[in-house]
Amino acid sequence: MADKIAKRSKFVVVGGGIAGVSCTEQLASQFPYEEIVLLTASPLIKAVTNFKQVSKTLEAFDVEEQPSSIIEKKYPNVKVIQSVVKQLQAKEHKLQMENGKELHYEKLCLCSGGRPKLFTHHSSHVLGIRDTDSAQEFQKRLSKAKKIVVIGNGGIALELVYEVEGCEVIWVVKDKAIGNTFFDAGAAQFLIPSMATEKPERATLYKRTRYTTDNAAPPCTPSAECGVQNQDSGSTKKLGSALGPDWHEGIKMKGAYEVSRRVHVEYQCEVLKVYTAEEFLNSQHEAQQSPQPSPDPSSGPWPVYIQLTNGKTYGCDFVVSATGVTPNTDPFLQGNNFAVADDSGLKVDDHMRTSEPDVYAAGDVCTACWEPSPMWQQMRLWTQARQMGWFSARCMAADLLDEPIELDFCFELFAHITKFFNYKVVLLGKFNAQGLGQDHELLIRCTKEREYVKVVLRQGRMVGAVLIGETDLEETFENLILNQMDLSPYGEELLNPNIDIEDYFD
Ligand SMILES: Cc1cc2nc3c(=O)[nH]c(=O)nc-3n(C[C@H](O)[C@H](O)[C@H](O)COP(=O)(O)OP(=O)(O)OC[C@H]3O[C@@H](n4cnc5c(N)ncnc54)[C@H](O)[C@@H]3O)c2cc1C
Ligand SMILES: NC(=O)C1=CN([C@@H]2O[C@H](COP(=O)(O)OP(=O)(O)OC[C@H]3O[C@@H](n4cnc5c(N)ncnc54)[C@H](OP(=O)(O)O)[C@@H]3O)[C@@H](O)[C@H]2O)C=CC1
Repeated sequence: MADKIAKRSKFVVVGGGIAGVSCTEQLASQFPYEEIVLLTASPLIKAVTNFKQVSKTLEAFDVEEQPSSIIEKKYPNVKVIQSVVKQLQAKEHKLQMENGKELHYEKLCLCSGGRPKLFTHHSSHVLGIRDTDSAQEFQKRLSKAKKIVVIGNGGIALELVYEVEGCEVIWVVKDKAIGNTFFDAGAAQFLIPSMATEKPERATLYKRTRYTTDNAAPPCTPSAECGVQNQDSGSTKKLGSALGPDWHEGIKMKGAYEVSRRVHVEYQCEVLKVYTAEEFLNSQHEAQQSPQPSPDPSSGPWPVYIQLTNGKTYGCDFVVSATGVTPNTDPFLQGNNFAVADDSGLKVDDHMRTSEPDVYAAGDVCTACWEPSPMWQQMRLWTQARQMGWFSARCMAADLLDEPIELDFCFELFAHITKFFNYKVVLLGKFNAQGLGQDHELLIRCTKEREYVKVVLRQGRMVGAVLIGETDLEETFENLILNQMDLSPYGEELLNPNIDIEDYFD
């Protein structure tokens, strides 16, 4: 019964992903004499390590899965409780946990992340990839697969079509070009040949310590429903943190075929219908009475068939829905009065405050609803999860101490470094001319298999850039975007490969 008695904490953070851990660490160092409670459903937490400020706004770091004891050792005032939050009662400043306990807070930060936004929730042959368990389920199914279909045109799809081997991949994209979330048709053209070439051998496996859920907690039993996240149902059961940078290096991405990569892209179409093998055979039978577009003629029967809006049908072993993220708000936030954005994220202002008093939010669960800088936009990425987590802690502290706080400089310019198809990719500002309409011009420089450089200019000033390959231009371009220098006198010379642009603008 004693356990039932509610405990009171000044600061409580929900979520052991990058946002929640960054928030907790910042609070812990700012308030060394207060207990900071980190509540998380996952047995391992995600920590940022080897943080490096590459330039004013570009940052690079590793993401390491750690047992909670590591953060508790580093910050003795941090207490990690592994339990799912069942219900928030914001009016009472109270959380109810699955372990039966209750916790009162003065200030709360919600960092409950997201889960795959699947295009359908009605097929066990359609999976999403989010956390260690879902990645392992993907690997298990892939090891027996000869053909898979990947739906979506963002980060996960780009990684999968490049990494998967020994399996035929049908890649279904809504757009005219691949990788629409990250770049334009020109960059896609530059990258496409990489899909047909062999991947370079990886020299080393891991530089970092790896922990599995098995060394942090008892193995999942079937009744605990560990495993693939094939539902978007708001279940509180499968709530791991999002995967880290080299997640695909940790698992073997190999199918059952003795072929290397074979990717076929279906452009400008979506999924019309998902059939089981039985449904498909029935539809074929009916089709004999009223002729329909012919199915994929390759060998079958397959466990699942996908009919596309372009009339084609493909049979495959399973389908990956790499179709974005839904913020984790259900069901534990129901019954409160949260303002929610169109993408289902909790709306936060420039102090990371939600619409409920004393409740802040950061990372994938939130939607930035302040007036953004003209060069920044939210994308659900770990850089932003770290920045938001850290900044929300500073805002909680400032509000508690009644001190003013300005929106941090990191929200001035969108900056992302990543790797696609084994190329370094840097995205700056309005890299895809987002929101600029016709009011922009592009300068492009491309050297096959080496680099692709695109600059977005508005009224002669740089507002965005895509840099693929080892261009070494990121710092100079970042400065040019931040200082909004008039570049019209330079015209196309700006990308002249014979001019050392760094010296030019020093
Ligand atoms: C496969 C994959 C590859 C990616 N690659 C990249 C990349 O290369 N670069 C990049 O920048 N970003 C990448 N991302 C995105 C990035 O991982 C996320 O944006 C980021 O990790 C989000 O962090 P978060 O802390 O907001 O959420 P999460 O990491 O999802 O953490 C949420 C936490 O909340 C907990 N939780 C949820 N609900 C509850 C509850 N009711 N009670 C208690 N705890 C709860 C969960 O257990 C979890 O610990 C990738 C994502 C995926 C899935
Ligand atoms: N290297 C990196 O930076 C990586 C980042 N990530 C991040 O992880 C998260 C999850 O990745 P991912 O799932 O790829 O999400 P993304 O948001 O990157 O991409 C989702 C893609 O799916 C498309 N889509 C959405 N709904 C449908 C549908 N019903 N049918 C067909 N296509 C659809 C979207 O198109 P539209 O935009 O037109 O809706 C978009 O192209 C994202 O936040 C992503 O940024 C993941 C891997 C690598």
